Amino acid sequence: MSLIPTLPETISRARTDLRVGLPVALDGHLAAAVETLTPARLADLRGLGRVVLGITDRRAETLKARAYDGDLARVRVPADADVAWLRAVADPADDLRVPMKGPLFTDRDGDTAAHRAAIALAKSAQLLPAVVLVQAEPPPGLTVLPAGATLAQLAAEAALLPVAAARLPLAAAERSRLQILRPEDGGAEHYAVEIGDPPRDAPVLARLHSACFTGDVLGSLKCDCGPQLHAALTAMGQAGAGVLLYLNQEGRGIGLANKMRAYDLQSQGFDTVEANHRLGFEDDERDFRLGAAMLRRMGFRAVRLMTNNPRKVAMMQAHGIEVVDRVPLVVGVNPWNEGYLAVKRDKSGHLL
Ligand SMILES: Nc1nc2c(ncn2[C@@H]2O[C@H](COP(=O)(O)OP(=O)(O)OP(=O)(O)O)[C@@H](O)[C@H]2O)c(=O)[nH]1
Ligand SMILES: [Zn+2]
Repeated sequence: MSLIPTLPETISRARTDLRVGLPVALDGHLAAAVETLTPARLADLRGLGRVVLGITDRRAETLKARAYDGDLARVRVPADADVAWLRAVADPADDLRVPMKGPLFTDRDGDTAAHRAAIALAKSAQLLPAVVLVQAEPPPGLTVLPAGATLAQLAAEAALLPVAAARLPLAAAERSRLQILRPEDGGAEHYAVEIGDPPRDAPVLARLHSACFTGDVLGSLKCDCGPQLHAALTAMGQAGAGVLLYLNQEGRGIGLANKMRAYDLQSQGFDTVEANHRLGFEDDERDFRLGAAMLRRMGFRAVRLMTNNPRKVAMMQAHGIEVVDRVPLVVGVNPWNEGYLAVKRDKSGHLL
């Protein structure tokens, strides 16, 4: 029956539910995102059973809570804990000012699929990766998802469909086109800028650029993204051909709100990697398969890749795009981003 939502469609709904503060049902649990939880919803969830707080092992490490479940920890929520308590565990903003959140006691044994799926959904909704769960049957109206299949679907590669394209003369290259590609799973659209008319049977000068509102649009000095974007377009204009993929993976995939939380932690003295970890994220939450899928969809098989990140090269090779050459892209170094670039070199393996 085609009028019944598919799993990807239901996941897309669940993302919106979590963002507006609604719980979703996962394998006999109700799960809500801490970031959007209201006191009324917390009270209602409490009425149904014992509330558990799911956080990632990264956040648990910062809080000195034992993560018995590998990549996640199930924190017991004290009976008198309110929404502010949950937020303080989820959000590291005040870790330094109010250092002692615990001691936090965590569960071991039992099934963790619902907790893991709920955290993955919160991440994919670009919320803080912290969720409350209670074992209960869903009341009518809530989105219901199977935990295991949801996790598998979130980890799978979403198919991308081209939706629209037009000529777009650029300062760097008058003969340019912009194409919009839309993932089938309701995720963010991504853009492909094609410069000149690159032949499909030869390696193309290519750049996979991850969105950076602060650097690309505002000219922030905290990173090198803006200068990299413009240097790549200029090089392609000079070469007469190229393809720049603008991937909407803001903040290495954590979203702009979480990136600003990370920047606030950086103002408190943590580096870019530590800030992501304190928030409960990995250093890099991007899915690099995406760029390879877009290039394949556009008919390219081989690239001269403009990047300083060896992981991008490896991921292209692993997903069907031959990298015949890595073209370094070291521009935009300034006193504000020296430390950031040093951390990328020392901790993230960037060739700088
Ligand atoms: N989470 C987080 N994201 C950041 C930070 N600074 C920049 N970004 C994001 O990082 C992404 C760019 O990634 P980079 O690590 O600079 O570079 P790269 O894409 O891995 O490698 P290159 O191809 O060499 O540019 C963009 O999505 C930016 O929004 C930060 O401090 N924290
Ligand atoms: Zn940037």
